[in-house]
Amino acid sequence: MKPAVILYKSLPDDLRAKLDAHFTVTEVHDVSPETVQQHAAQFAQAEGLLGSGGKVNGDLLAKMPALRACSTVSVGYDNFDVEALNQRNVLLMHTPTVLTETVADTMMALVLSTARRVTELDQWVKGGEWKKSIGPEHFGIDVHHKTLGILGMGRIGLALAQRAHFGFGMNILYNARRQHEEAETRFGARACDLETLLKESDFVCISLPLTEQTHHMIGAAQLKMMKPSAILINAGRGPVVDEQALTAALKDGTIHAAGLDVFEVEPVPADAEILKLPNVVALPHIGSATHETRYGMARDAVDNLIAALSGKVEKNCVNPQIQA
Ligand SMILES: NC(=O)C1=CN([C@@H]2O[C@H](COP(=O)(O)OP(=O)(O)OC[C@H]3O[C@@H](n4cnc5c(N)ncnc54)[C@H](OP(=O)(O)O)[C@@H]3O)[C@@H](O)[C@H]2O)C=CC1
Ligand SMILES: O=CC(=O)O
Repeated sequence: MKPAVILYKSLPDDLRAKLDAHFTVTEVHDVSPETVQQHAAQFAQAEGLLGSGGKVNGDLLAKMPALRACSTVSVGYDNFDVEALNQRNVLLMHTPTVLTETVADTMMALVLSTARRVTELDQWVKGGEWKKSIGPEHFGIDVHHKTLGILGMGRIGLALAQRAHFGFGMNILYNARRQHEEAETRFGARACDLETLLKESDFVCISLPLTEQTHHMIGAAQLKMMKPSAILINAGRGPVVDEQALTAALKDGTIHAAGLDVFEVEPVPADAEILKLPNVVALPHIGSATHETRYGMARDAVDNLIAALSGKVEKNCVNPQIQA
């Protein structure tokens, strides 16, 4: 008999067919308590879980006694209680690598659009405001040859450094827990402590995961360390930045602008103060959202679940130690 699986994200037809060939699939909308209650029998029997978003914690695991593997269509896994999964010997699979270059492109787009005021001026032109040559009140700031500081020199940080160094001749600073030789030798990146990075960077770019250590790593005190001309880019996770402190810093000129793909609450409420600021470029968490990359992530997530439930895990596993 095929193992039972809960799917909580729709898949392209060919990938859904592949999943159906290996498993008995129940597709649901999400993994909220209401959905679990509605499909209690299927959740109780499921050996696999595939999707993205939603909290996978002890409460959900208690309703899924047969669960052996989770496969998230994302690289970030802050919505999973990994400790609880480990205690239950449930494998957690994710999709690193396939999305790295696309997310770095998104970050570079935020760097350029904030510095050159692309979205603000787009609205200005479309609003019929362009009646004569523009003056200094509409000028932006240069990106090329400036200093770009990267918080989190992992896969995405490295791909961003590559773009900034080769494409824009930028100086690269970084802060991570360990030294990254590849970034230093290939892109001339310099490791530094957080304070130095904040003080010296023209662009502070966050590609950190959300953990207990990174939660509100950037608050009022850190924003004050930045140059008044500096721009903050966050494509890691919203809660890495204290959004209330950021809103205040953008309003009072502590920093110049921000480019945000992620927010403390998502979707960000339409009436959030930060969305009213002209010096903010806001995106709806689209770091990896291209047709090619989202397909690749879904494909990898399906393959990851097949590997995990057949005992053939070779890569993309967050907690491989539990196989031993
Ligand atoms: N906006 C979007 O759509 C997307 C957002 N993301 C986010 O980007 C994150 C990073 O992805 P990826 O680059 O693949 O992950 P990696 O694991 O490759 O990189 C994470 C980096 O963060 C660093 N780091 C972790 N904790 C700390 C800390 N406490 N202090 C300093 N540095 C720290 C790591 O340091 P070290 O190298 O020393 O271990 C590493 O360099 C994801 O976890 C996700 O949250 C990812 C994809 C899309
Ligand atoms: O935010 C997206 C991810 O893949 O993580």
